[in-house]
Amino acid sequence: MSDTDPLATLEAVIRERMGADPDSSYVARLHAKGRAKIAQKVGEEAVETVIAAIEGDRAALTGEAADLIFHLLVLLAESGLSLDDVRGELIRREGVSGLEEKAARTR
Ligand SMILES: N=c1c2ncn([C@@H]3O[C@H](COP(=O)(O)OP(=O)(O)OP(=O)(O)O)[C@@H](O)[C@H]3O)c2ncn1[C@@H]1O[C@H](COP(=O)(O)O)[C@@H](O)[C@H]1O
Repeated sequence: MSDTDPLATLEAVIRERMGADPDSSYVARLHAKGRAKIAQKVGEEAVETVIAAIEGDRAALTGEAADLIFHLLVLLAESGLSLDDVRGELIRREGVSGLEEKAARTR
């Protein structure tokens, strides 16, 4: 497996393609349709992911999860947010739950 983070690479490509020609780029076409349409695509991909999981179809789940993550990255970029914002929130929660565990131990 490569050392480069594929999510970070994809995020950078998405940012670049948002300004590309819609005739040659799916991301540019999504960008032209606007945030509400992109959010709707995230919803559709989430439903397809859930269906694949319930059916126990691991190959379909892998593909749908990739579609979901891709469209979520486009939605974040369209909203002026990045993976770093999400990482920051996850790290903040880790800190909060760590503090909660520490508090519970001292009670
Ligand atoms: N990772 C992806 C990726 N995952 C899914 N998709 C597209 O997402 C779409 C989802 O399929 P659907 O049938 O649900 O949607 P659709 O019928 O094509 O479109 P709608 O009319 O429903 O909006 C397909 O067209 C897929 O090609 C992706 N399109 C692009 N990328 C990557 O994004 C980068 C930029 O791509 P371009 O913008 O095309 O240069 C490249 O690195 C690509 O590999």
